[in-house]
Amino acid sequence: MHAKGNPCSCCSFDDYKCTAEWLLNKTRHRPKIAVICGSGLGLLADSVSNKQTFRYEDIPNFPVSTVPGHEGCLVFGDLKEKSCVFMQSRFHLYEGYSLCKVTFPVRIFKLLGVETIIVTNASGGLCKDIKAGDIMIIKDHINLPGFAGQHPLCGPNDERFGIRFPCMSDAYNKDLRKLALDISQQLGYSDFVREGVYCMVSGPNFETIAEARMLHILGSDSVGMSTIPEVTVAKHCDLRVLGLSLITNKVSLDYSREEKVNHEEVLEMCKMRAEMFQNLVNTIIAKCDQVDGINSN
Ligand SMILES: O=P(O)(O)O[C@H]1O[C@H](CO)[C@@H](O)[C@H]1O
Ligand code: HPA
Repeated sequence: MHAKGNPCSCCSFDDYKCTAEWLLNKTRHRPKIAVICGSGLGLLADSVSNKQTFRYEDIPNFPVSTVPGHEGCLVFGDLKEKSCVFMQSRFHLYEGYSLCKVTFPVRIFKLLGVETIIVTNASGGLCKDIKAGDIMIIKDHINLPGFAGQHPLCGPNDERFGIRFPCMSDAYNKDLRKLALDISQQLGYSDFVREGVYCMVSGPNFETIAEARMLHILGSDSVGMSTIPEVTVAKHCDLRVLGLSLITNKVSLDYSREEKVNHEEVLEMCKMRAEMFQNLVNTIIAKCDQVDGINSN
């Protein structure tokens, strides 16, 4: 359990501070935008210039990545004249990490001075009109592990980061969502970009057909095993959030269908749609200072 006066037994405020100070001493970059790269999406960091890369295992207090398709590097650099930091791989609950560790980098970004976070993932499509290869701008989410008490903000609240009862009805910034939709249209991507509701399951198994049907009935358009803890912690500490999901597979809702999803298929679809996804993210970064209150450095 959490010790008194120490909001979490695995990550204290001093741990966050120590990691942030270590990074600030090692890099001259002062990013305002952070990007978390989902499974197979680490290439999003490829376009940055003046790159400085840290391996997770070299960063004090940082967890390490254990999932194929996750490189395990923190990449600082400039993209479209914006100072950015990219997490080339995230952490998942199913890897055995506490949600405090899973979301550790988000609070580091806050302490580095980041104001906007773009959270990306690979997910399975649940609704009829969503196809493998589509991009879903996350409009809202269903935090299933959170319903069961697996929540990154459980335990004493640390007021230095945010309030006890944060509002989540506007977790995904409306202006950033509109910008992402407008850019999709300008790039000619409208046919395969749409908004939707993402649902998190803990994983690591993919869903049964009965589970997938249930998630669909509950209002989920896609399902994955990540993102919501990071978004929740980001919203708690007042970061602006944009969530983008690459639909890598259709989730089977029908007992007569033979196809079976696997992680290789997920990574393969990321490779196929990489250029388009990267183009969208880069253009959003280039134009995000058009959104009110977003710093243009
Ligand atoms: O959510 P990201 O990290 O993109 O990865 C998704 O892809 C993996 C399954 O193939 C799971 O980890 C799922 O959450
Ligand atoms: O179908 C899926 N289910 C859960 N997580 C996923 N990540 C990619 N595809 C999926």
